[in-house]
Amino acid sequence: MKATEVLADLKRRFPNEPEYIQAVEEVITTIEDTYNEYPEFERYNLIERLCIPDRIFSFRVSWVDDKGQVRNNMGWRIQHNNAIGPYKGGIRFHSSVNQSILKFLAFEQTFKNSLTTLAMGGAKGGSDFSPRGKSDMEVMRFCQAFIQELWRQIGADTDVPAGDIGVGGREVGYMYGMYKKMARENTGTFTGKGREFGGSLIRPEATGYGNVYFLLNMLQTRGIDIAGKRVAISGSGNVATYTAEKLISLGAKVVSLSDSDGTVVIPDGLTQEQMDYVFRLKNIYRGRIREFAEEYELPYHPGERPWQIVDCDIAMPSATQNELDGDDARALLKQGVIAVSEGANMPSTPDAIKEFLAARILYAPGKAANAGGVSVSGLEMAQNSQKLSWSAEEVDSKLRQIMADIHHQCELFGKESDGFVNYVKGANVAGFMKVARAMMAQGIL
Ligand SMILES: NC(=O)C1=CN([C@@H]2O[C@H](COP(=O)(O)OP(=O)(O)OC[C@H]3O[C@@H](n4cnc5c(N)ncnc54)[C@H](O)[C@@H]3O)[C@@H](O)[C@H]2O)C=CC1
Ligand SMILES: O=C(O)CCC(=O)C(=O)O
Repeated sequence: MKATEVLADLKRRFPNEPEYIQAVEEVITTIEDTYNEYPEFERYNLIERLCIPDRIFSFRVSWVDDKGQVRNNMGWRIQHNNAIGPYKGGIRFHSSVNQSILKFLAFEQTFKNSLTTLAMGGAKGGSDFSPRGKSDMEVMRFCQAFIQELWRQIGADTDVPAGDIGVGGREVGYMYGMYKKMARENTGTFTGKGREFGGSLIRPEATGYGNVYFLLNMLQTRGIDIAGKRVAISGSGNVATYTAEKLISLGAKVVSLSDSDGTVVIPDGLTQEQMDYVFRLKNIYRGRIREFAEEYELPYHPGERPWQIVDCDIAMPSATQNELDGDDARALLKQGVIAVSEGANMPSTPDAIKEFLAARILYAPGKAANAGGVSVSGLEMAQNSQKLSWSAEEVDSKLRQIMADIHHQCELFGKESDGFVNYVKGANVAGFMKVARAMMAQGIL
C-alpha cells in the first residue's frame, strides 16, 4: 500500500469530503509501514475496505414546529465497519452536520472501538437539525421523525447508537422511546439511556472522566503530578463539564470553558460551586457560557477559543473538530504546555499535531483519550444483555482499567527508540491491527 496513492484515489472519489479525507490521511500515513509487513493485506485490498464505509443511509426528516410549520432536515447513519462487533457510535445533531463529518467520525470510531478491548464495530449518525433554541416538544417531534426513518437499520446486535454533540439524555430518551414502539422490543438499542430504563451509571461522566484517567496515565510516565496544574478546557457540554469535574476533584485548576460563542477565563480555577452552576446552566436552562461569566464576573472573550488567551500547563480540547490549529499549538507550546489530551474527536488540525509531536510533549489523540465514553456504552450493552445493573464503583473501576489498557496499547505500538511515545501512531496501529485481523479471518465481505 502506498498511502499517497490510496489518498489520491479517495480524494478523486469523494472530492467534497475534507474532514473524511483528513481523518483517513492521519491514520493511513501512520499505519503504512505496519500494513506493508503483511502482503496478504494488500491482496485482500484491506485498506480500501477499511476506509470506505460498509454502507450509508441518508434520508429526509420532516417534522412540525411549534407554529405548525413543516420543517425538513437531512438524516444519516454511517455503518462503517462491523468486523469486531455490532456497529456502534453516537448521533450528532448540529447545523454543521454533513456526510463528510459523519464519515470522518464513523471512520475514527472504528479504530477507537477496537482500542476499547470490547466487541464493538464503528458507526456514526446525525442530522443538520440543531436542538439549540428549540422547545422540548420540537426536539421530541424531531427525534421521533428521525427514528421513524432509521429504526429498521439499528438493533441491539446490529447497530447501537448513542449521544454526541447536541444529543444528550433527553434526545436519547425520545429516540429510544420511538425505537421501542416501532420495533416492539426492549433490548437496549441505544446507550446513554436514562437510568430508569437501562442506562448505565457513569455513562454521562465516562468520556470526561476517561480522558482524565488517560491523562493521568500519560503524566505518570514522566512522574508529573496533576495537582495544581492549570488546565485549559474548550467546550462546556457533556465531555467538557465532566472533564472539569474530575480535574477539580484531583486538585487541578480548570482555567477555561467555552462554547461556539466565546470563552470564559477562570484565572483562579473553577470552584465546585461554579461547576454546579455550569451543570445547571447547561443541562437545565440550556444557556450559554457567557451567562456563567456574567454571574461570576469572570473575563469573557466573545468569538475566541481558549488556546491563545489562557495561561495553562495542559490543554484538553473538548468541543469539536479542527478547533485547535497550528497557531494555537505554537502559542500553547510557547507558554510551556506539557500535555494535550483530546476529549473531542479530531480537535487538532494536522498542522497542530505536527507541532505537538515535534515538541515531544504528551499528546493523546481523541480516539485513545476520549474512548471512555464508548467503553462505558459497551458496558451498558453488557448490562442490558444480562438484564442487570452494576454499581457506579464497578463501572468506574472498569473504565479506569480500560483507559489504562488503551494507554498500554499506545505504548506498545507507539514507543520510539529514544523512549518517546507517539500516541498517534500507537493508537492507530493498535486499533488497526485488531480490525485487520478480524476482517482477514472473516473473508471478503
Ligand atoms: N458525548 C460523548 O460521549 C463523546 C463525545 N465526544 C466528542 O466530544 C466533543 C463534544 O461532545 P459533547 O460534549 O458530547 O457535546 P455537547 O453537545 O454536550 O457539547 C458540545 C460543546 O462544544 C461546543 N461546540 C460545538 N460546536 C462548536 C463549534 N463549532 N465551535 C466551538 N464550540 C463548539 C458547544 O457549544 C458545547 O459547549 C465532540 O467532538 C464529540 O464528538 C467524543 C467521545 C464521546
Ligand atoms: O457511546 C457511544 O456509542 C459513542 C460515543 C461517541 O460518539 C464517540 O466516541 O465519539
